[in-house]
Formats: sequence, C-alpha cells, structure tokens
Amino acid sequence: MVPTVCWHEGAIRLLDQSRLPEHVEILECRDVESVARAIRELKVRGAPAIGVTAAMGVALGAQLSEAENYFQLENDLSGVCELLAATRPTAVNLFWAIERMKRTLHELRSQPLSAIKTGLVRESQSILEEDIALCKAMGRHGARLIEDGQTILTHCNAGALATAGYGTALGVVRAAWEEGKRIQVIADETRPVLQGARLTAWELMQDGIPVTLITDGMAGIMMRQGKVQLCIVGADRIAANGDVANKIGTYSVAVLARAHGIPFYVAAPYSTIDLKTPSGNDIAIEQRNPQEVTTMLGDRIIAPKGVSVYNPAFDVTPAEFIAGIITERGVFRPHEVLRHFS
Ligand SMILES: CSC[C@H]1O[C@H](OP(=O)(O)O)[C@H](O)[C@@H]1O
Repeated sequence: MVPTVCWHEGAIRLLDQSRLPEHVEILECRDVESVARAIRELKVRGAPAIGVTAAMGVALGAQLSEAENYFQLENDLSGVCELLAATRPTAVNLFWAIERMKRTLHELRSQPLSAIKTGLVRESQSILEEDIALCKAMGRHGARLIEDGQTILTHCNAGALATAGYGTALGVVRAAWEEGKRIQVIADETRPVLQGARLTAWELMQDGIPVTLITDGMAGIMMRQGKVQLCIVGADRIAANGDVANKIGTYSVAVLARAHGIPFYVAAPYSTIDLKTPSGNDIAIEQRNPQEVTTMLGDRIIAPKGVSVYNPAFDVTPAEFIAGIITERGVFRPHEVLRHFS
C-alpha cells in the first residue's frame, strides 16, 4: 500500500486522501504552508497520521529556515509550530507531536545547525516508525477480543490511512485476519466526508478483508438483526476519565451497541490519550465548513437559502458506553486509563 505519509528527499509526500478511492495520487509538500493546508483540507487525516505529518512539517520548517544560530531557528520554528497547531483542534496527536519536536529541538540546542536540522528529520521519522509499531501492538492485543467468524462494525476510517500504517481499529481487524480468523467488517459510510465509504472500504478491499458498506442510519438495524458481534472505532482524543472524542456519529454507534448488548471498543495509542483534559466536556470539537454537508461530490444537495447547517467533525462518547480501550499496552476499562498512562 502507498504510504500515508513519508519524508522524501527534503519534502513530505502524502497520499492525497481527498482523491481516494478513484485516484491514488501523491501530494508533495515542499513548504510548511502546504503541509498545514493538507491537514486542514483532510488530504491527510486521522489523529496519528496528522501527528506524524505535523512532526515532519516541523522538520521541513527547520530545513527551510535561513537562521544563522539556534535562537533564530527556535524563533522560526515557533511560527511553524503555531501554523501547524492551528490546523485542527480535536486530535491531540497533532499537539503531542509538535511538543515532542519542540523537546527534540531543545535537546539538540548545543549542536551545529546542520545537526539540529538532521536530528529533527530523524525524530519525525522515529515518530512515524513508532506509530506503526504501536498499531501492530494494539492489533495483537485487540485481536484477542475477536472470535473466528465474527463481524465487526466500524465507523469512519481508523486504518493505515489514519496512521503511519497498519491502523488502530483496522489494525485490530488486520491482526485478527492475519491470525486466520474469518472475520467480516461492516463499515459505516460516515457522512459528511465519507471516510468509511471512500477509505475504509477501499483499505479493506486492498487486504482482501470482506467489507460491507452501510449508510450511517443502518447501523441500528444491523445490530438488531444480530449481524454485528462487536464494534471497534478509533479516537482523536481520550480524556483522563476515559471519555473519547471521535468522528461524528461514533456516540450514536456506542448508544446503539449498548441498546443491543454489543461490546463497543476504542483502539488508540498512548499519543491519543490526553491526561491534561479531565473529561470529554473539555475537548474542543472542530466545527467544519457547512459545505461538507450541503454538497455531495461538489454538487449542492439542499435548497439554496434559509437552511441552517451544523457540522461538528467529532462527538464525545462517555466512558460508560465503552467496554474497553485497546492500546499498545493492553486492553483497559476506560476509567483505568489514568492509572496505566500517568
Ligand atoms: C486512528 S484515529 C482516526 C480518527 O480520525 C478521524 O477523523 P478525521 O478523518 O476527521 O481526521 C476519525 O475520527 C477516526 O476515528
């Protein structure tokens, strides 16, 4: 599979997810403004993938800096970090990655500028490689929850496209599949940006994993008809009390799962756990352009005037609706997160 994001000869290469599944196109970013725009416009999306991309954005900013000393470079990168941090507010991985790059810059402060620049590229690559390893560890732990022959419902895309590779929720699916379990996936299309229809279905088909696409409104009847044995989704930010922010519609899936006695799991690495945010009530929810709702593939689908539109990109699922959080360290009850990740 084409990498979600990679560093290539002094530039950042992104698989342009806004063009999938019809077009597999690589977007090459040679300046930080184009990196920020790619994140804002969901050409790269998914909490861990955003974090890796932002880390590479900081490294790119350093490469392009004409600073003549550390303090000038630090000042240049302060502006770069602000630009990247302003792209999307909800996925904590973005801010986690930026802070990690700032720490690396500080740790290298006594080195020559060339060594600092090289060190920042290396750290961004380490974040990418670590993310893949985290996803595979999550996969191993989560696969134990899945029995042969089961069907898993997922929402949005928490796959290789949302990470540096392998995926969080879809990483668990992949691991179960690789263990020989004959599983199937039901993918919610995930209005309005259709990450499920455009990305999850495409990703799973690449791996030959059986996938059935449904509209978001069909999740309930699939559960009522006994066609779903468990739900696994990703996360953009997990608060200290175990509340989870994830793609809009996730809360509805969690409530439906509870109503039908179906276990609802969240898969996420430590970089998505935000112990500084006490609860889901404290998570900033990104409000996106209403045109995502009022148009479909560029064509307007509602009356031209007078209709109000609400387009939050995420919602919060309270910890009480979550059977377990699948992490690289194991599967924990949501309220245990604080103890295991302090
Ligand atoms: C592996 S976390 C992916 C997470 O991010 C998605 O949101 P977006 O596509 O807007 O970046 C969605 O919430 C996924 O669960």
